[in-house]
Amino acid sequence: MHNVVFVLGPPGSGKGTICAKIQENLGYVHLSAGDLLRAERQREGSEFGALIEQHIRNGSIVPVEITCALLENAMNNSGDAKGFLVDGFPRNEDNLQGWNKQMTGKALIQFVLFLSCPVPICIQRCLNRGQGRTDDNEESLKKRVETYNHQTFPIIEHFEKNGLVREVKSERSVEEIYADVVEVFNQTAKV
Ligand SMILES: Nc1ncnc2c1ncn2[C@@H]1O[C@H](COP(=O)(O)OP(=O)(O)O)[C@@H](O)[C@H]1O
Ligand SMILES: O=c1ccn([C@@H]2O[C@H](COP(=O)(O)OP(=O)(O)O)[C@@H](O)[C@H]2O)c(=O)[nH]1
Ligand SMILES: [Mg+2]
Repeated sequence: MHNVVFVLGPPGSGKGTICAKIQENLGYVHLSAGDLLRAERQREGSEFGALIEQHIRNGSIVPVEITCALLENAMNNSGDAKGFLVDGFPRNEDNLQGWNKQMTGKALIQFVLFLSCPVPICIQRCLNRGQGRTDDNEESLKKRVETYNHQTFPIIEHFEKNGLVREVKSERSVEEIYADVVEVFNQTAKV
């Protein structure tokens, strides 16, 4: 049974940055759904490359069958890990239903780390990200924020109803955010 922490928040809230620090120090393996999709997009012979690129540029969500298979594969290939940080997933109802269908009995959701951050700050961070992504531009970001507000935030509210959400305000410095994140993991370890 894989222990899983979902890491959610608007684009540019710092999910990847904070997950990298958790992986470095707290023994969890960081799986960025976005990175897995970008790798699949480039994979020689992938039948999903064009579909993935279209969704990424459009800020829309790739069908869960593709993303969930990549996540499950990555978890199964990671050997014995304390747990997995599933970064940037689930992003909509289709993702959530697909995860429940495919992963029930195989993965246990410990909690959801929600990095909340005002959108204008998020947009500036993405525009300055400098990773050459095809979706870090005004047009794509507008759609990504729309997707986040209308499709992803309701997923966070769903988990909130189940008492699973741990919110950390993320407009602050990485150090301040990370200090609170460590506290969240420590509290979970005590339960
Ligand atoms: N707390 C922070 N303060 C300032 N910049 C940040 C902070 N966290 C992340 N960044 C920067 O903002 C950009 C987006 O961060 P990233 O971790 O990729 O966010 P996400 O995965 O949520 O899109 C990156 O360039 C990163 O270096
Ligand atoms: O489970 C996922 C994760 C990502 N994406 C797509 O990949 C893009 C980039 O996701 P990522 O998490 O890398 O963006 P970030 O939030 O880190 O800026 C998203 O806008 C979606 O188009 C998706 O379809 N399903
Ligand atoms: Mg990211």
